Amino acid sequence: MVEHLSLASSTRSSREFKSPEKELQGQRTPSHIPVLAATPPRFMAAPSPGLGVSPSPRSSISRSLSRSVSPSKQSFFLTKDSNVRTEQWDYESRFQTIESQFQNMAKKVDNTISEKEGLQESINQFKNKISELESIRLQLTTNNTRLQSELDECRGKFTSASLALEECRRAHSFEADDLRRKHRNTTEDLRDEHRRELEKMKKENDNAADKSRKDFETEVEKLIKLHQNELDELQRKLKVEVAEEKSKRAQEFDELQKQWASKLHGVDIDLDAKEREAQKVRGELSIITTDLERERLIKGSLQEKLSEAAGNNIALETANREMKAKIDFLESDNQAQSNSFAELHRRMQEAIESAAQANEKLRVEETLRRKLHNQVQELKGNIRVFCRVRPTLASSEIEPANIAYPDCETDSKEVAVRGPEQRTALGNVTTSNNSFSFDRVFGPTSQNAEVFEEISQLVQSALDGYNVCIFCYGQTGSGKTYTMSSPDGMIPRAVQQIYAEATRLEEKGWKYRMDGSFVEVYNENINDLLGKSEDLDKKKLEIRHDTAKKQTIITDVTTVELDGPDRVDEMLKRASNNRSVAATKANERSSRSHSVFILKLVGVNSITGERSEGTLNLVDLAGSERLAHSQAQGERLKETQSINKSLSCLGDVINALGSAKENAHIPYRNSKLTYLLQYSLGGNSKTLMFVMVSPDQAHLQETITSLKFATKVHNTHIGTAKKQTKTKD
Ligand SMILES: Nc1ncnc2c1ncn2[C@@H]1O[C@H](COP(=O)(O)OP(=O)(O)OP(=O)(O)O)[C@@H](O)[C@H]1O
Repeated sequence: MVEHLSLASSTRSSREFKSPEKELQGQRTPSHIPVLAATPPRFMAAPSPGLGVSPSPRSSISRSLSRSVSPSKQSFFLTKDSNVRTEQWDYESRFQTIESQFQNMAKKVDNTISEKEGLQESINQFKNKISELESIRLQLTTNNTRLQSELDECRGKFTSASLALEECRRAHSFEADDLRRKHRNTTEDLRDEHRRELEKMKKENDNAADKSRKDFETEVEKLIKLHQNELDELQRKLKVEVAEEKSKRAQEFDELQKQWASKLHGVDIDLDAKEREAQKVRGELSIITTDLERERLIKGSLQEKLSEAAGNNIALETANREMKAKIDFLESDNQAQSNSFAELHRRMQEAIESAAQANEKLRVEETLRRKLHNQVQELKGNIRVFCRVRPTLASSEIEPANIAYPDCETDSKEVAVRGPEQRTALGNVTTSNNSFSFDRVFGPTSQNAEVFEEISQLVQSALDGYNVCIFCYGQTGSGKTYTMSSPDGMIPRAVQQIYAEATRLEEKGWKYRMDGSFVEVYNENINDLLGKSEDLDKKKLEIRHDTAKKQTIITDVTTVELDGPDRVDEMLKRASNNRSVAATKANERSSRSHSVFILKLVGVNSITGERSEGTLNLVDLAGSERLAHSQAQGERLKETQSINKSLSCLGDVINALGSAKENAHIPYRNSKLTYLLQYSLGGNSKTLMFVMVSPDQAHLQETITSLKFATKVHNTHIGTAKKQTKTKD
């Protein structure tokens, strides 16, 4: 290290150090350029003796300096071409400076020389060390060579071992491959066999399932067809028989009446004719009598002519006799007429009797009709679901949703709704197609009359002694109130039909009493919509159940006897007024509460002694929109929560009814609505749900939710309904 440093410094010195002669030669410039010539040489370090520099630098430097310095002071031009004069440099002082620098330099050289000696010593030490190290290195090299040979030997061994191992591995791998191949072949064989076995089993299974399904289906179809045919046949026969019987009886009756009337008419005419003849005869008789009298008078005067007139008299007497015979004949003809009248009377009595028999037969047939009607209703299922899509409102400029009616030309049971657009992870836009199927789907062009036609059979059932519940489900603005309570909605039409039917049944001995009440379930409270408006939300109405009679009673509720179809309009108006008083906006209250129109129908047949009690519940449910979607707060939040609760309870009850075994718990008590409808939902009742649908794209999500809820209800099967008919003791 030290050696290296000294070498570097000596190199630098050789580069920087110039001999004073050379220096002075370089300064041998024209005398008028003193600046360059006067630059003193720089002594950075002493030159190394090993590099061929003069061993006595100090003497050579002083020599050159003494040669170059001239003490005289002269004036020079600044440059060769300049005429500016400058004074000659002060060589004395410069010489002194250089002398002192030289001294310093000489000192440094001495130091360096002593340093060099120290370094030389160190170099010698290092050389010794190097030779020592060299001997160690030689030893190590010998060791290394030995180890290398050992290592080579080991490597040779390792290579042979590796080769042996590789050989072994290869052999093992071949073996493993063989085994694997064998195993794979065996597995594949087994798998093939297993697949074949499975396919065979599956085929057998499928065939068996197909066969049994087909058998079952054909059996079911056969049974249904048979039943349907029987039913159709029965109905057809019944209709034909009734029509035939009716027309026969009517014909007979008409004929009899006609015969009787024509006979009576003939008899009357005959009687008149006979009367006229008798009158005529009587008139002739009186004429003859007068004649006779005159003749008798004349006889006296014509005594003489008596003999002449005797012949005349005999002739007259003969004529008189003839006349009498004629009168007798006429009188005997009158008797025949009386006899035929009596005969006619008897036949008329017979006709009346057979008409009474026909009426009796009709009554029996009416009972049979009811039975068949309810059999048909039961076959259709005790809970039915109809879907109605309202038309797009003229005022709305909202985009319509994509709703299709695939079988509108045939069954009208399906509705397909295109779901909202969804973006996949890859960024593609997709839409789902949601298809729903119900007992009947009414499109936007359907009218209330058409809808009512489908439910009129259920209304008939209420008259026949069943509990019927028809409710409308759907979001706000989907058309529930329009369907239920508009002037030509289901409520007025149902009442009209019931009234017309009750009047028709009067001839068959039935007398009905109809009592209507109208209540509202608002925030889990029952309000009387026919009571005073100021009592709304204040008066507490309670629901009581008569478990023995299976009847629901609402305490203090207003009940109106519907003695004519017009009364229902009054009721609806009153209810609507009460609701609009309670709400700030007219439509607000109806959207936020459930309204229940209850019609109790009690019928008594004075001829057969039968009694029937049925209830028709027409329910307009509150808007079904979800809590998150409505973003309700405060009072509204409470309303929405209670609506959602009661609607979900309704779903739970229907679900429980569908899945429950006999006597299982049905959670009617979980909400006021289901508790109120306890005897009109399930076992002894017939239920119809309308799911109302808005056609707007903005309501699409709610529409799909409503249709899904309705599908659940539609898939529920509720047990057979029972008629509440009692016979007189
Ligand atoms: N089938 C239809 N034909 C014509 N207009 C209809 C039909 N259905 C509903 N509408 C109209 O749509 C609007 C909303 O209907 P409606 O008030 O019956 O809805 P809703 O579901 O009962 O609402 P809410 O829950 O607020 O009571 C009304 O203006 C109604 O006249």
